[in-house]
Amino acid sequence: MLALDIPYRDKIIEAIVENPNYCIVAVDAEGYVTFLSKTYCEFLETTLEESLGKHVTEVIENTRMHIVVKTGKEEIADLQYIRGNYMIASRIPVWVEGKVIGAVGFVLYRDTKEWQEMNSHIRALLQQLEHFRKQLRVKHGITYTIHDIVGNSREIQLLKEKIKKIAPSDVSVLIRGESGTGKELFAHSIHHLSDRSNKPFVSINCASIPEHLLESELFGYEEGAFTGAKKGGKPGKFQLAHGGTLFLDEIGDMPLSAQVKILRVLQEGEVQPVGSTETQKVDVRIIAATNQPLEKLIEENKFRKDLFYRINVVQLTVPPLRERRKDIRILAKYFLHKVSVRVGKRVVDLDEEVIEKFLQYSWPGNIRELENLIEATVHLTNKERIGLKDLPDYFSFDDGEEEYSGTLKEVVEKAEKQAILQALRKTNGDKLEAAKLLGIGKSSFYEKMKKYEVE
Ligand SMILES: Nc1ncnc2c1ncn2[C@@H]1O[C@H](COP(=O)(O)OP(=O)(O)OP(=O)(O)O)[C@@H](O)[C@H]1O
Repeated sequence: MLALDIPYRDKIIEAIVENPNYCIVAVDAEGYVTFLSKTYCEFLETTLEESLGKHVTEVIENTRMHIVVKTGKEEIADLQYIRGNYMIASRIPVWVEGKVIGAVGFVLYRDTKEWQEMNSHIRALLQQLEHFRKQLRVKHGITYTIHDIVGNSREIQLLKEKIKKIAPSDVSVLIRGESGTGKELFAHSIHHLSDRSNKPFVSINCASIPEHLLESELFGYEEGAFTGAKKGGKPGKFQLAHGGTLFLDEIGDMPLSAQVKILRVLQEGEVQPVGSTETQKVDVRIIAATNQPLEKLIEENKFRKDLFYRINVVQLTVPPLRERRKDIRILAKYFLHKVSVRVGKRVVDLDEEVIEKFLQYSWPGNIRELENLIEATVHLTNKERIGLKDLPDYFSFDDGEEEYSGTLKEVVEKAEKQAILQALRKTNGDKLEAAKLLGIGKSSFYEKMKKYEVE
């Protein structure tokens, strides 16, 4: 009301609206453009005539003006990506007699050159930061630290305490836990907290390397050791990890022949590259991980007892997600934030019903499955909040309507089996695709199929 008394009000408005430093847009209650300032037109390479009456989404990229007229909530200093640059936009609804009749949007934008300078300055800084991060990763091989381990359950807090205690010593650590529970994250964190953090962290997935190549991968080879060997030979993972940590992932899948050799390296502190008669001294801390029952493999003569004792000095067991449901909410929100920032989409929260559903679900693929699910959902949704409808179909089987009976273990197993059957149905029996759908690894999927006698 006060505004009516301002002298030269129209002139003031005109001065603001036509000021070359401002990009201004106005829309009506349905989100159709009613005004676009000259500067904004120039920036968008359009004209007022061309834009008037068009829906704002056809005129401005990633706009939210049409949403603001619906919600009636102002949005101040929001980042908006327009024409290859991030702009800072504010959007204000206009209320008349208790109704939103439109909205005005301003983009903080002084002149193209200045903005571009600022933008490229920010980009340069971000690139520099990314460059340093990458360097650190390449140099030391670590992507995660203890701060990346999200979770407020007692189980996770205790594990974090434990790794702080064991990290500084050189003891071997065996990390156990189902696929996707975060074993690798713990391995990185132990290295990062240890005195070896300035030295390399080298990892090798024992399951993914064919048996005949594993030895040369681990111990390296001499020039001419075999056909196809590189000129000058190649160092193995042990040599690369010298002074640092070697992470033997999925150690339960390591062939017996390689187990014998690893044991010798651990006992003698030296490696012999394939095709060489010389040995090389190595100083490496071992962290191993497995999702297999090693004791059972020992009984079946598939894993050496002496190697087991050697690597099992300290044991960490990362519990599956269904046994630490307290972490589900915080992890879901963490991944939502991480993914939406990465893909540049504004998805701010999850509906409580979705969280409820998550809390009921058995998560056979653990945290990896939760992360993949959130990633897919953020990509697919066109809303700001993830609702039940945004969840993939396979998820809806677990709608809590069915009455489950039995112990928790039986209930969980039943749910897991159902999820596997559903995934196989959906992929017409394609096991690889089904494993992907559930967010679990191929070997873990086969194991589960065997366990539940799914053909
Ligand atoms: N506590 C956690 N906080 C944040 N992210 C996590 C956490 N645990 C796991 N993740 C994420 O989940 C994914 C799977 O974790 P990771 O690869 O460490 O599991 P894993 O147990 O080593 O699985 P696998 O046995 O299949 O190799 C990763 O993207 C990781 O970043």
